[in-house]
Amino acid sequence: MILDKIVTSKRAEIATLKAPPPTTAGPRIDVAALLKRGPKEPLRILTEFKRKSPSAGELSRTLSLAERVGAYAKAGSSLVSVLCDGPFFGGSYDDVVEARAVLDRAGRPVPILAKEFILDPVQLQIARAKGADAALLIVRILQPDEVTRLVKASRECGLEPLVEVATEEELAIALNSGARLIGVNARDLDTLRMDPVRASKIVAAIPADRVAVHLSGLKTEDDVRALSKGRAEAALVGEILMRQDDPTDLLTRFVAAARE
Ligand SMILES: O=P(O)(O)OC[C@@H](O)[C@@H](O)c1c[nH]c2ccccc12
Repeated sequence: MILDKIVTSKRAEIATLKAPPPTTAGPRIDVAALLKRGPKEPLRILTEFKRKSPSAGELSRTLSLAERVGAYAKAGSSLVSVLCDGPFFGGSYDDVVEARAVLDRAGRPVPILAKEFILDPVQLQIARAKGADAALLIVRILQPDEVTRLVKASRECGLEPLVEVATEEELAIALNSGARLIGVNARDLDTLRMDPVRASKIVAAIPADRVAVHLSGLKTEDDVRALSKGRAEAALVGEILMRQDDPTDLLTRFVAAARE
């Protein structure tokens, strides 16, 4: 299974990581407040930077990271997810540094989500030191008590945790961990299969005091329109934007569809 492979490679990588000097600064951007969808407010569109993925293969590299992330911000992205995993997604923690520099010039707060297979607090400390505002925690690869510990460790280093679930059981673990941002992955990370119906049921079950984020598989403006009518407060779009040599046009249309 691909997820087992990624986790095994990640454990070896973690053994080589060194903790950076701790940052005393609190969170730069209140990500949960920024994404919370008030009545009549539009669904937020979140974007992703990745050079390749196990499900999609190689993606467009026509634009540099700086150019692409700049285009995302300009076209209305509410957050940028940056893949930090090297072997499977072609990313690195230094991509967060580059994205941060671009987004600091966006003229409005655009947070960065560090997209990594997080198993150890040292990864959170590095992500924060490089300039991330939020970090992904994937319930599927953690024990329930580890989820709670890593949620706490994220906050302690100034990162807002986004806890990813794919089943009702995982949702219960995420809710219990105290996470404010809950992401529902429509793609099963073991089989890479998409199941949007299952995902929408889980999103609908997220209590109103949490921010519900739909993850994965969005391809069309109709997908965005359908989601914006439901419980989701934000939707993360990766692959389809990364297939465009210039994502501006498609993202502009997604942001408009979310406002309808
Ligand atoms: O590229 P997509 O199908 O639009 O999905 C984006 C994002 O949700 C997906 O990349 C993702 C969701 N959870 C993850 C965990 C690790 C790596 C990647 C992911």
